[in-house]
Amino acid sequence: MILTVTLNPAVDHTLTVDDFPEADRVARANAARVDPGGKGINVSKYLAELETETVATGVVGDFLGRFVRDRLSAGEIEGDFVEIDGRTRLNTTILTDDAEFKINHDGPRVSADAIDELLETIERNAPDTVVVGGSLPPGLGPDAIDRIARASDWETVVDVGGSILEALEASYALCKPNREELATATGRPVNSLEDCYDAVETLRRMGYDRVIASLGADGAIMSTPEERIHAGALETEVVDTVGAGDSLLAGVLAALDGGATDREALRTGVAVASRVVSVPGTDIPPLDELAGTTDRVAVSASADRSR
Ligand SMILES: Nc1ncnc2c1ncn2[C@@H]1O[C@H](COP(=O)(O)OP(=O)(O)OP(=O)(O)O)[C@@H](O)[C@H]1O
Ligand SMILES: O=P(O)(O)OC[C@@]1(O)O[C@H](CO)[C@@H](O)[C@@H]1O
Repeated sequence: MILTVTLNPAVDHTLTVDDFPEADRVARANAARVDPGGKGINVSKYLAELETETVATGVVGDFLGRFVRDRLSAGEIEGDFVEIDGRTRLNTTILTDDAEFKINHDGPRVSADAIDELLETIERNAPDTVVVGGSLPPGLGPDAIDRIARASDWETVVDVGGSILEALEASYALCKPNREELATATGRPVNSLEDCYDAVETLRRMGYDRVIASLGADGAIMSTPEERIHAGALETEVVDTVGAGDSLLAGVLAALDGGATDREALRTGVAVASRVVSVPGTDIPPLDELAGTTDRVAVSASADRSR
């Protein structure tokens, strides 16, 4: 079973506007939606849709925390959360015809005691794999993630910011940086595909056994001890890219859980992400009949292992 941990969950509020707001004028949104979010929670949402057993956990509080719990259980996604005194945050995405603006709140203060309770929750669920996703709320440092990774022999996967990736010290089975996180974690600009491969290998040397880097419209690369593969993104109508990286990760993990090869898993991840970018917010598009979409994902191997 794949358990996800979201230390800083969110309610994702997505507004669509005709014209971007101007100073001192009221802007009117013509569509709005709210989704339970935060990176780990999104991974569980997509895993559940892919019929992979998952439990979402993390720390939630107050009425927005209740919204997250209620919406997950209404969607038949198993949740087992730790309640805190603070209020789960509200993150806002504004979509115009041709641009996407995202404002993420810091989130509530979380104490190290909540991590003790969280560890009990994780252990009680006996996962094979633990995915820790998203930012750290005020009060927690990267050591909170290291504690989770060291607590048992489950495999730990991280989808966290670049500075956290650089700071983590425990053993990690996999990490999923995006382009910006690759640059922050390695301290080098990441422009070309070769730069991305270099940065990914640096992360592997830092102790991440496998790395999947999501590169937006340039697709994704996967580096393992055995091979390095690039998968091109599929051309699709993009509504917004919120949750795209989470869905890529969920697709890869679901496929690996079902016994796929790394190459097939990366293709599945890209196929799932191409469906998710075509719906607003972190809505869950239908993820059935994926084989036809997966077949269209082109993959190529990089022979150069020297980087
Ligand atoms: N413009 C696009 N066209 C087609 N596919 C895209 C596009 N943008 C993203 N994708 C798909 O989504 C995957 C993940 O995208 P991206 O690298 O933007 O994730 P991310 O920055 O981690 O996202 P988030 O943090 O919002 O979850 C890509 O590997 C690609 O397959
Ligand atoms: O502020 P963080 O924790 O880095 O990211 C949070 C977030 O942007 O990530 C998800 C998309 O990946 C959204 O559901 C959520 O609002």
